[in-house]
Amino acid sequence: MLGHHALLVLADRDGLGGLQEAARPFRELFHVHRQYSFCKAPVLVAPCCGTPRSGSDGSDLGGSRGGFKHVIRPAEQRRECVMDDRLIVALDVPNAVAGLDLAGRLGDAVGFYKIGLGMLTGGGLALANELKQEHGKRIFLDMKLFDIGATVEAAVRGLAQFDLDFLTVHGDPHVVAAAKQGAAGSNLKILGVTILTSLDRADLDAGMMQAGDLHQITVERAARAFEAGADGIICSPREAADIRALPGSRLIVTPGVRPAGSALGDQKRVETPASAIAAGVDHIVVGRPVWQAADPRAAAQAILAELA
Ligand SMILES: O=C(O)c1cc(=O)[nH]c(=O)n1[C@@H]1O[C@H](COP(=O)(O)O)[C@@H](O)[C@H]1O
Repeated sequence: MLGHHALLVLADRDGLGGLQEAARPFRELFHVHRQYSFCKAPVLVAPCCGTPRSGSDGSDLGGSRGGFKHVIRPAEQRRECVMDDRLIVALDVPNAVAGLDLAGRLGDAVGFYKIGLGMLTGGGLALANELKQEHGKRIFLDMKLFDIGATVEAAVRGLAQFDLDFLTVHGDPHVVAAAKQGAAGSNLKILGVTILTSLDRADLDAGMMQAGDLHQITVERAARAFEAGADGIICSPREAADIRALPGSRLIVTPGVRPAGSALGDQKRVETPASAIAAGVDHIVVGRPVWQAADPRAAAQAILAELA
């Protein structure tokens, strides 16, 4: 598959001088992995030794020269972790090694992870594959794609070859429609971003966005994204109830979620986890309140307890 080749190329970058640094997190990721036991089956993982390898189930994982292999296992060979996947933890840490370490500390408390732009050059796709294939986690790849339709379609077609659950694009109808074309034939769900939760009306003015009530604009963007075929939308929990009431409403995923007393950071339109779920949200995305906590697992468990 193309997805396999892309990762092999990245892992083989050692010979390319300036790309040496980009390859390092990948090598470390699989070094770290060998020392972890998560909540999942003890399957052979990807360190590369140049000879064909077999999984613990006897499956051929293939071999690769000086790199690792992107493995997609049949669903029946994976151990899916059964958890409350309404909570999606944003792994906004610098690289795949730190992401794997954090996921290890969260263990079976968290079943759904978001990997975003901050990890694009730090092994994000390798981590996505690792968490999905080897640890049974669900994966939300947050790329917020925006471009002409043909380019978005091509990008999504490539990403759809990875075993991902959600992918973000901007919620503009031409972007959503192109992304859906690119995802055709896969299980990848396309989520359209409405208005970022870190923005308020003054930010929209600064960006020369349409005048009017931000709440209404967000709901209207959600409606247009759904009409263009989006499987879901990203909004603030504050708009969720009105978006849930739209005809044809589908998945609603909300960042901008803060447990009571948590620092807002750069988020402006926030609600608590319980308020978000009460507003009809399917999944909440929480980053800093979990990964910056002294005890991330306890922080995640406290959020989940609030949802119960
Ligand atoms: O698409 C997103 O995930 C997203 C959209 C949005 O409107 N606001 C928003 O914060 N996000 C992402 O959600 C995460 C929120 O992180 P925290 O603010 O640390 O909880 C970050 O990874 C953001 O990139």
